[in-house]
Amino acid sequence: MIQPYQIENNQLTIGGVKVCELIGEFGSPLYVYHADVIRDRYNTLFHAIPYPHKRIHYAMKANSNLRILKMLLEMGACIDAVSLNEVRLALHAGFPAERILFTGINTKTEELHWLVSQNIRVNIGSLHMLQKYASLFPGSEVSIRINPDFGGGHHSHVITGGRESKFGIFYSQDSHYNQIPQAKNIIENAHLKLVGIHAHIGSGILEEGKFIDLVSLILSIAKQFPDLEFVDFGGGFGIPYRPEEKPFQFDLFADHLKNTMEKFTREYGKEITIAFEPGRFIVAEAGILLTTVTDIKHTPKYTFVGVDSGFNHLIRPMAYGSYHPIFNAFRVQGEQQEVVIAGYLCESGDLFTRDENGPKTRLITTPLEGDVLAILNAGAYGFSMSSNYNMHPRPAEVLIENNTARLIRRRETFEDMIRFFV
Ligand SMILES: Cc1ncc(COP(=O)(O)O)c(C=O)c1O
Ligand SMILES: N[C@@H](CCCC[NH3+])C(=O)O
Repeated sequence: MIQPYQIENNQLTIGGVKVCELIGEFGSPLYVYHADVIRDRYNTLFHAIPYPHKRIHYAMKANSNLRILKMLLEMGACIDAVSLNEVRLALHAGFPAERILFTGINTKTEELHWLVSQNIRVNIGSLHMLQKYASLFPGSEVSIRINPDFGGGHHSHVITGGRESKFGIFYSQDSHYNQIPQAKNIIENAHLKLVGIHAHIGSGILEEGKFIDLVSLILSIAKQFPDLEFVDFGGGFGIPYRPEEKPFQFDLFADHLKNTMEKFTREYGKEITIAFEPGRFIVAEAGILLTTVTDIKHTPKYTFVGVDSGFNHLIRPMAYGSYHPIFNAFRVQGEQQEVVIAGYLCESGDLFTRDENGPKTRLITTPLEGDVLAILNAGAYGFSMSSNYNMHPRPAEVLIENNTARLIRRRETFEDMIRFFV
């Protein structure tokens, strides 16, 4: 698989462009994405699915930069959208309505009307919402999201299946909890056509077995519905963040998928489309957050290296205690030091090297003021979860393609941040 960075003369280069040139031209902090890595991950996943009728719905919540959306459109991707504005942005990028699946949460009635008016397929995740949809649009096509009574993911906050989760129409082998018969009733009474069955069990999953179980379960449920055009197994494929983590083994999962789909097709009597909704897998490894060292402080316990960014730009360490590899981009190798890398926000939790309990030290080449640190695997749920906390602007975003860096979102300004005040 293509790597987003190389080391040349002990300095980090991204797609052939030196970090010092990037910072010199576009400023700091800066999000940098490598276009070939995004394409590579899309192709890896596409070719790993051993089935002819397949769609990859890119989960644009992971990174909704317009240029990235346009790249994926050109590659043939579809979209998983979660809000009306995601749908609008996908349409604006050029995705036709039929390539967008809307899996909303707590969707309002007027939002349902708008989606249907735009011919966007709606995927419904509660009996209440299904009943509302049935009353508003009897006779129409619909898809349902199922909670298969198990989930997975890198942190409890991102597990979207199982009994703790707010998502989906609940499936259970215990008939007391199983909501599928009620869903069936609503569908039949309103003459809805159930064209899709969907499940998304969580995010950052590195266990192939979870997907193997999911495919078997969803296909066993799918057999009960005669009008299906697709089954959608959601996203959630993890990437290795920590050095000891191994990449997701698609070949282990692919064999099972192939056999199960062949059996399903024979029993079902027709071929239907299968869909996946990866976000993280497509963009995480392609993105690097560059941030400049501005302060160095020694306390009785730690050496804190202060930088010009914080959880307003990358919230994952703060929100989940997530680990991101970090390099001193100006001197990748050299004398090393155990440091805690600290953001510039006025919260003690604002650390780039931490776990759920607090600070964690990291061994990196001794940072000096003016050095640039590269925070890796930041392409997914980085910029898209950013904010203006402490009135700091969001960074610029740059895409590297053909050894050339191109600005794909300009840095925010003070004027941008105050324009909503009335
Ligand atoms: C419905 C749905 N599909 C797809 C995704 C994408 O997940 P990931 O980025 O882990 O692939 C999410 C987010 O977890 C989601 O909620
Ligand atoms: N924001 C989460 C993933 C959430 C997935 C959306 N359902 C993360 O960074 O890991």
